[in-house]
Amino acid sequence: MALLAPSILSCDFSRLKEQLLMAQEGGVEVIHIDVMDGHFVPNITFGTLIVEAVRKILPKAFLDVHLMIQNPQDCYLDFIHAGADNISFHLEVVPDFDFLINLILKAGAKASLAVAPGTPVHMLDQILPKLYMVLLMTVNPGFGGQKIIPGMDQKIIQLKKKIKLRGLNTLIEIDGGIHENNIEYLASCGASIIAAGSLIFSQEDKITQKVREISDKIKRF
Ligand SMILES: O=C(CO)[C@@H](O)[C@H](O)COP(=O)(O)O
Repeated sequence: MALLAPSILSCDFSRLKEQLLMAQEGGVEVIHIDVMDGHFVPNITFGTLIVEAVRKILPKAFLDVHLMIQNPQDCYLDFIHAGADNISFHLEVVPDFDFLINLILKAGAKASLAVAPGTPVHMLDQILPKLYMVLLMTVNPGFGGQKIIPGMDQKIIQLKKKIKLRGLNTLIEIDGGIHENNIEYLASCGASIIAAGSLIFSQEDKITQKVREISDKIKRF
């Protein structure tokens, strides 16, 4: 069953609690949290304090923390202590990704790798069995509200095929440019965790309804 993971990057931070509770009311189980450092990506967002706050507001939600940072090995543990259930870091910045995956698992969290749109999925071949998810970025990392990059559907299909052929349970997450006009199709290609920021948080007071409507559309995949 494909699940929606609202990305708080697009929420109104002056109403963080209210908007998260609206998402929960709509049935959300996963919250996507984008951490950016101004180095790996040209934007700075937030750190562990926000993860702690989200954990306090939604004690039972699965907190999916996406580290778009140059040195995830320096702070992955702080994010796990703050309440992260999953840590995704970028394959492009950690040559010894197997080592960091092991550290994350040892610390008791799920470990996932994120890949930028231009990074081919064959680079994941060896590590795939150890991963909880592969986060396929469907826009260039850095900013919410972008348009999906054409051809990302083929990348999902290719990765799904590899996972299936090897009998693995690794999930595929997609992130960036997901909207009403493409979400069902991308879920049908094999994406089972779907991060969406502007689609959900542009709804302001109608977040609950939008979450219900979108979750209903994708649950059959
Ligand atoms: O992570 C990023 C960009 O780095 C974003 O893709 C958001 O997580 C989702 O934003 P929308 O495209 O859904 O507004």
